[in-house]
Amino acid sequence: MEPATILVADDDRSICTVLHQALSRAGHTVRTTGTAASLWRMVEDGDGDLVITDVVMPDENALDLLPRIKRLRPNLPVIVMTAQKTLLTAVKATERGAFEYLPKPFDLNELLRIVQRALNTRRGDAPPPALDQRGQPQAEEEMPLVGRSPSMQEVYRVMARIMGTDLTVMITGESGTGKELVARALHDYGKRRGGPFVAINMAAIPRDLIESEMFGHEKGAFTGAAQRKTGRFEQAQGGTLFLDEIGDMPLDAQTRLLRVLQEGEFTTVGGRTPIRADVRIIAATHRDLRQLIQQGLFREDLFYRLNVVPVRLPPLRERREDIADLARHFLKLACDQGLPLKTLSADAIEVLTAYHWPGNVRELENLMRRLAALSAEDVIYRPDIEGEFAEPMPADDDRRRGGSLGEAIDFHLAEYFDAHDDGLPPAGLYDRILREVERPLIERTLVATRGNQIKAAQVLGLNRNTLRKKIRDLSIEVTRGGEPTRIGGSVAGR
Ligand SMILES: Nc1ncnc2c1ncn2[C@@H]1O[C@H](COP(=O)(O)OP(=O)(O)OP(=O)(O)O)[C@@H](O)[C@H]1O
Repeated sequence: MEPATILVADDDRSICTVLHQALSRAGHTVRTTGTAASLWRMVEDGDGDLVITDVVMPDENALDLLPRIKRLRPNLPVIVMTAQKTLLTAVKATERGAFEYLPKPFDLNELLRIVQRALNTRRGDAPPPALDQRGQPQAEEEMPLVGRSPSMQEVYRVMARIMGTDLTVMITGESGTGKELVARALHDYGKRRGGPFVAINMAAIPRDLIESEMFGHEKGAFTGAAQRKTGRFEQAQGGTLFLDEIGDMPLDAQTRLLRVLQEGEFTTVGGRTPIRADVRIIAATHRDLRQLIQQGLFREDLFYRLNVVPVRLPPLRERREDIADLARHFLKLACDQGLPLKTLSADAIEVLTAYHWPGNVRELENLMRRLAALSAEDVIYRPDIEGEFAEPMPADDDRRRGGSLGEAIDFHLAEYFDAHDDGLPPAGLYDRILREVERPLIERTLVATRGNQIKAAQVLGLNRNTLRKKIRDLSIEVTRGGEPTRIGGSVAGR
């Protein structure tokens, strides 16, 4: 790596010191400062090959300085560090030409990787500063997405990076995690915000009408088509088309959509004249598309066309630190809509944070609205909430037992990963886990067939010799008419 001069600006001295040490160790010359004014002077003097700056500095916000830096020295990459971990900061930093946005606290190795990347690219192609494109910067409250957990930070970073592009996006996540909200934000803050945002939910339309809903139809194209009808593609021209529950799209419509994506134009049902499709596509699903592909229900080539930028929205139970902020946000929204303003007691927040939220953010939003409307006191306490939960709070054992097999395995795996210091179990995990699943599968079947291996092989759909080999490899002892005996404990258990 070529040594470079790096300007570091942060009023927190300890951060300057840590960065100074790490970057010097990597062979760079480092200049540190605690104010925006002296950073600006260094930049004006032509100093530095790269800037790393905090956002909030005593004399000026670095996001306001950023466009000036980019105007004066467009090829000087700027990495923005911030403790203000909102979508707004990520978007502003990217819009104003930051090379990368790094929420604090961050991993030093990650910073070094980003520094390396920035120095390699020395961005001549940085997007022009887009300050004041929308007039005054928005107040934080206006940003639609609430939550500062690390997993939402990752979502914001991806969103900020693709905001100024027309790239196709695939949003995945359980129901109620905010997929439509993210799609809308990508539109509202992206370059097509002047155009329409049109949503179509594949699960809500009768399957045989989906093609005509999407592409429109000509008069007389099929029985009942009395008039020409424009489809959602046409309505979304110049804007964004949000294809919700894409996993529910019938195969015929998938083929048609794939052609549109390949050729950039479409025809209406029964029509011949191709219409240019000037539409940005954002798709979303709560289903596992790879599994649908394996089952022959979703076209693999379409999947790759749509999955250009994948965005995964974590379920709420994986970002519990966001629950209190979200709950207060929804109480405030309820108040804006005319309901009395309520606050949450500490034990209420505790119980909200512990709940598993099967309906995710939507469930939390509905609960807060209900409480704002129904609770008699200004303060909401724990018992007010406990009585309202749609599903009882499961103990861990129930969670292990409940749900699908995949969920139970996922639950176990999460614990297993957590149990290792750096979150990484020793090598050979794949085979270990498959053995873990194979063992109870075979044992259970042998119990059910009272130790009859021929029957068990039939039930499992395995060749008899294969089953015998597996029984040997997994050290399962078969007792005819009784329970199989396990030799050796769980390999992946704790
Ligand atoms: N991070 C968030 N901040 C604020 N509100 C949120 C957030 N995530 C979701 N919501 C709200 O929760 C509700 C559900 O979100 P949304 O409809 O976007 O979910 P979805 O994943 O598209 O659900 P489905 O798959 O069921 O269609 C909406 O009212 C949305 O405004």
